[in-house]
This record gives sequence, structure tokens and C-alpha cells, in this order.
Amino acid sequence: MPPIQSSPGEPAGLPRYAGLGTFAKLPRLDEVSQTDVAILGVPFDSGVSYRPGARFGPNHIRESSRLLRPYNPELAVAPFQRLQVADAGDVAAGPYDLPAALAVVERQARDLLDGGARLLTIGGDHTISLPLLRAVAAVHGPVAVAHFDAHLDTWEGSYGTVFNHATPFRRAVEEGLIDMEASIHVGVRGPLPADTDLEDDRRLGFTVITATDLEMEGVRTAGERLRARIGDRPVYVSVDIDVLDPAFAPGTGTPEAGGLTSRELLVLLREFRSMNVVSGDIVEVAPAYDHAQITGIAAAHTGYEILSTMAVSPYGAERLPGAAVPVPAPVATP
Ligand SMILES: N=C(N)NCCCC(=O)O
Ligand SMILES: [Zn+2]
Ligand SMILES: [Zn+2]
Repeated sequence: MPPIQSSPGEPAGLPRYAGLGTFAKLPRLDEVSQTDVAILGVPFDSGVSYRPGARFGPNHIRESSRLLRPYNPELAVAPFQRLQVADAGDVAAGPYDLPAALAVVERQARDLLDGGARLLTIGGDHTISLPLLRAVAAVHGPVAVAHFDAHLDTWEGSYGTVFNHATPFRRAVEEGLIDMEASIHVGVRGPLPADTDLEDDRRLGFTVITATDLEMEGVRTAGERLRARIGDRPVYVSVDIDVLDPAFAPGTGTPEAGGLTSRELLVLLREFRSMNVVSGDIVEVAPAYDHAQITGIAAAHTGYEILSTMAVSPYGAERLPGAAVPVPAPVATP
């Protein structure tokens, strides 16, 4: 089995702030012989309703990920030694034709999944979760969705269109891509168009941990609810960076006050260490509204924790032959 590689093409001793900026300074897809998890950039924001700019998200997240180091003490794992993770570059999704762009995203995601990799996609606006779920469901069947977001993203439509960043999970339910016995929103908050939005969402089958629920019950209870809801089902983790409070993610298109701290999000993501994460995405990073990479760093750490959970999970694609896959003791939470 080929050894795990990281950034083979750069001189030893190169400082982390130097050299080409793949995600976490990992190798490119063409530099490794086998990939367990592919980082896929989708520079696309033609589905947004308010602030644009998430098309610049992928490279902003890559640039903000340079300081991610090899060992994750929270999960006692060196994820890039346990899994071969490689940066697959960006999808050629154009800005003018939304259906054509979504088809390109689906096609490239499907090619990587068919090659045996799992995906961690960096967007781009939340519209992209629909083609990504189409590709994932084609391989795994309907999957549970753990959706971290200030917004439900299950609207019927927005500004006269039905494919955009406000509707991906309603379309995905309609297309039979999601296991509605096990899907959940986390972080929902902010003004809604009408009081019927939450009831409509409940009728679809989602359960919700609102930002206020999280404040009142804490991350420990929220983690228990996530594990109870998802269980051992294959799960897709979608993180809209606006789940974080604007103080922790100013660089995003539809900010809502009263959000999560980055620490709360990272602690909750570690709950997936015992679950079967088949792929995931991190969306809505809009660098034009970011400062000192605050949002980019939060997104990069979000990706690092998701990759770390994939590396320690008993369901993970274990690359070290015969190595025991430790499922770490529950993380002490405040
Ligand atoms: N940011 C995402 N994904 N969705 C926002 C939908 C609500 C809005 O367009 O006002
Ligand atoms: Zn959102
Ligand atoms: Zn969203």
C-alpha cells in the first residue's frame, strides 16, 4: 500500500507561509496514487440572494489553512497520516448558467466518489450542496444530512427561482437524496419570511437544534441529540459558515446575529468521530467581507475537524493495515 504523502513537491523546510497553497499544504490529486478524501473547490456563487463573493471562497479557505498542523490532540489523531487526503483543485463551474454549473459539479463529484474517494467540498454558495448530494446519493443511497446553518435552506423558491442557496435541501428531499428519518439542522436563527417556514420544514421531516436551543441546553446535550438522530447511518455534513455568529464569520453572504462561537462548532463536529461521515461541504465563505482571515480560518478548522473525524471513525477508510482504529473517549465538554 503506497505510503501516505503530504506536499511531496516542495523542498523540505519550506515555511508554511511559503509555497503553493493547497488545502493544509496537502498534495495535489495528481501527486498521489490513491486518495481517501478529496478536497474539491467549487468557486460558484450565482445562487446567492444577498452579498455575493463566495466564488472566491475556495482559495481563501486554502490560503487560511496553511497553519493547520499534522496532529489533532482533540481527537488524538494525525488525520493526514491515517488517510490520504489530496486537493483536487477547483470545478470548472461557470458563473452564467446555473443548471450547467450544477451539472459540472455533480459530474466531477461523481467521478471522485466512483474512484473510491470521499469528498470534502469547499464552496461556493449553498446551492452546490444539491449536486453534491445527487452524486453522494448515487453511490450511497439516501443519506442522513447534518446541516449546520443559520438558515433552513428548505424554501420552496426565492426571487422566482427554485434552484438557489435557499432551497438545496428541499430539492434534495424531493429527489429522494436524503434519509429524512435522520436529518437535522443545527444553528437555525434570525428573521423568517413567515411563521410557516418552521412548520413547512418540520413537515419535510427535519428536526432542528436552534442557536437558542444550543445556548440553553449546551453542546453536550446537542451532541447527544446529533448522535441519537443520526446513529450509524451514512451521514453528509454540510456546514454553512454563517452558522457562526458574524463575530466569528464576518465573511459570509447572509449574516445573522446570535450565532455559534467557532469553539461550539468545532466541539459539535467532533461528535462525528463515532459516526459514518461519507462526505461533507463547507460553504458561503465570502472573502470580500472577511478580515484577517477570521472566516477563512474558521472554515479551515471546520474542514480539519471533519477530516479528523473521518480518520478516527470506526467506519473510516483505514489505510494503515491492521492498525486498531481507536474511538477516542468522549471529548470533555464545558
Ligand atoms: N445562506 C444560505 N445558504 N441561505 C440563505 C437563505 C435565506 C436568504 O436568502 O435570505
Ligand atoms: Zn446560511
Ligand atoms: Zn445555507
